[in-house]
Amino acid sequence: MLTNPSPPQMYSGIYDSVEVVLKVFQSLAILEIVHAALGIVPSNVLLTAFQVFSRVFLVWGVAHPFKEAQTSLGMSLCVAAWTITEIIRYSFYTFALLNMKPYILQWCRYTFFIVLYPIGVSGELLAIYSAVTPAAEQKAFSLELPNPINFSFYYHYFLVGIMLTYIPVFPQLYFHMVRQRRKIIGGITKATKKE
Ligand SMILES: CCCCCCCCCCCCC[C@@H](O)CC(=O)SCCNC(=O)CCNC(=O)[C@H](O)C(C)(C)COP(=O)(O)OP(=O)(O)OC[C@H]1O[C@@H](n2cnc3c(N)ncnc32)[C@H](O)[C@@H]1OP(=O)(O)O
Repeated sequence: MLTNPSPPQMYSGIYDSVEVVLKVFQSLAILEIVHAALGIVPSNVLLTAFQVFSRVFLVWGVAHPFKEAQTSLGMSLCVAAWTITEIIRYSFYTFALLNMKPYILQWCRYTFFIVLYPIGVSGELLAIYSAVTPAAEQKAFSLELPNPINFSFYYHYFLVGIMLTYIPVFPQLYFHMVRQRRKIIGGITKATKKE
């Protein structure tokens, strides 16, 4: 028993070892929204924005300020899901730019999301949830009444609000990918059958 670390200790090493790389690359992912908005790539701007902001928020608004989120199972789950997704996605984009689309990579790109999205989203929600109590206890980023501008803001309620936004937004992302899969993988299968 003494040699087995308790769950928070087990997960803390994972975040610590990727923290800097995670912060740099998830922040740079904002460029994906810019590229889509400028028409440099034909990605859906709104869906890309939701995808990127949810992760940027996780990194800077949840994991960075709250140790409890860093050491949560949720953080490890979403880091694992994001990592697998992005290795495949960016490899796919690179090959596409070279006018090559290896079928195995295309299949992974439009299939892995079926399990990785639920894992990633569950991880994100668990990580946000683990930050709610510390945010309330520390009164982090909160503004209490009375104050000169007569306005109150409670970050822990904001965190709960963000969690609730996943209910309408996540299905949009998921079913967008389902439609893409049907169009791209489905198309290839039909074409192959015709040949
Ligand atoms: C405080 C604010 C907080 C707000 C939070 C609100 C709540 C939101 C809830 C959202 C939950 C999301 C959680 C998420 O973070 C969890 C995970 O990601 S878990 C891991 C699983 N994830 C995935 O599998 C991601 C799947 N989604 C995508 O891959 C897409 O990127 C998507 C964001 C849906 C956009 O897809 P879309 O179909 O619009 O575009 P594509 O990216 O497929 O690209 C279209 C074509 O453009 C080419 N392209 C795009 N980018 C590049 C590039 N950088 N370089 C070269 N080419 C590029 C691409 O090849 C496509 O070309 P073609 O059609 O010819 O193949």
